[in-house]
Amino acid sequence: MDANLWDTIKSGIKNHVPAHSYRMWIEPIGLGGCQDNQVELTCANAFSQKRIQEHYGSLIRSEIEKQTGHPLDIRFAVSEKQSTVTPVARTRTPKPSVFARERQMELPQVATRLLSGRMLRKDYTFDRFVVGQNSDFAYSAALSLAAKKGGSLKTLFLSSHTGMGKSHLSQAVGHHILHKSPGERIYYVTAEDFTNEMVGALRSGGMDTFKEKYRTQCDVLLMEDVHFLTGKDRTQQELAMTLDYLFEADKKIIFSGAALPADIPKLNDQLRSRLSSGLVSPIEKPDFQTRLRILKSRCRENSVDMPMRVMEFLAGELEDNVRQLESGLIGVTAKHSLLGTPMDIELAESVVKNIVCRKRQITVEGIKLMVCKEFGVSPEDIVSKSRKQNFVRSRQMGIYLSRKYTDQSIQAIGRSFNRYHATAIHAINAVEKGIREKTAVGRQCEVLQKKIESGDL
Ligand SMILES: Nc1ncnc2c1ncn2[C@@H]1O[C@H](COP(=O)(O)OP(=O)(O)OP(=O)(O)O)[C@@H](O)[C@H]1O
Repeated sequence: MDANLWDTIKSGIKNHVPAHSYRMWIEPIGLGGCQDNQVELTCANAFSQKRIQEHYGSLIRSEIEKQTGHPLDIRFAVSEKQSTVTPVARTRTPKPSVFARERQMELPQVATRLLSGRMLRKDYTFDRFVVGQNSDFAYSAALSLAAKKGGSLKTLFLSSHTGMGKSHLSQAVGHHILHKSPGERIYYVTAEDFTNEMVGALRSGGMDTFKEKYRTQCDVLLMEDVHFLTGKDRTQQELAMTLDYLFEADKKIIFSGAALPADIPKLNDQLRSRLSSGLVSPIEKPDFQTRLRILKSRCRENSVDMPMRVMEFLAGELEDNVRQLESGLIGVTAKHSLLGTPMDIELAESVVKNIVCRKRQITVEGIKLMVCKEFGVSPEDIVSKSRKQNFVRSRQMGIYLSRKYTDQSIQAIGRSFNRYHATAIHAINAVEKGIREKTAVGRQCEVLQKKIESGDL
């Protein structure tokens, strides 16, 4: 086989995969060499190699057989040359040592401390992310942003409901970049951290240092929970300016949030357009097969010998998000090992019951009534225009709990409480703050959550 034939084979593969997947995975594969019945294909890095092998191996094999008229023994290797926007060199011989050096699995077994912001969780790496149709695009984009030096993709916005892997992918980018270029200055912060830091700087007269830090001393910015910025005008202005500096200097930025930039209310136009200036990628709910693969992968990692039917049961029942799925796995393994209960469907059922806590039967109306009773307000008061403190508190609590325990969108919940989307987000933020700061509101919320979870609604 020569380079021309390999190009023909790739053209054949192009007809069978989506355009973005072709560009991302197939196009960069090089022909390393071909001898007798053996062909060596080179991939940009260890991640691509693993992914290509798992997802496209059989397609590549069958296309090669179609074009050459006979099956060939294929070996996927890692090219010495790093991934770039152009296809990798065709003839370079891969070195096993490069593969060993690039594997994220060899990261030290501690969370990674960064120059600024939060620590990266050691387990949030690309290796541990199970790709499904729901996250294929987001994964490819994050990997591309992390792996390509000088690539055109510099800014990525990941958006999803809770527990779908936004933090996991953002941090995987951080790990990947740090692993390859340990000198890179990566800042991993939430929008709230950024806001608090800025407010602190304003109070202490340290704004110049703050600006300098984010504008000129940061190579990669990973910012989570961008929806938190709703209505925070001063922070929005400062962030928009910071982004201009980072864009100008060609730095990499990943945002994540519970809503797409276009749907975050009370965001000024400057910031909104900057947030959407790169690639915007939603992550959807994983389907049954992906949930099952996530469970299998977690069981393998933790050497848990879970019967297939139990995994299928968990994957079938715990469909809201991956965090919930992980919680099911932890519940089953903990009960099994601590109490010696056999790992069977009965055990899985008991665990699932606690997790889903009748979620499907919990409605916004049910929550509204419970909150009204708790706060001593009427169903009319809670949806009224009144800003009396007790009404506001009960309304915010109702909105927060509805978001947590029902599948309704923020918009729909807002409507049920006679409020705009922006007010609903504000309400959720207010209760979350109360929980974090352990205020009376936070404590009251915990009591109500316990009630809901024990089925007392
Ligand atoms: N596709 C996936 N493969 C493997 N694990 C996943 C995947 N998606 C999510 N997870 C795991 O699920 C858990 C929740 O993911 P993560 O914290 O990234 O979600 P999130 O979208 O950032 O949620 P939130 O909006 O609540 O912060 C983590 O333990 C993460 O490792």
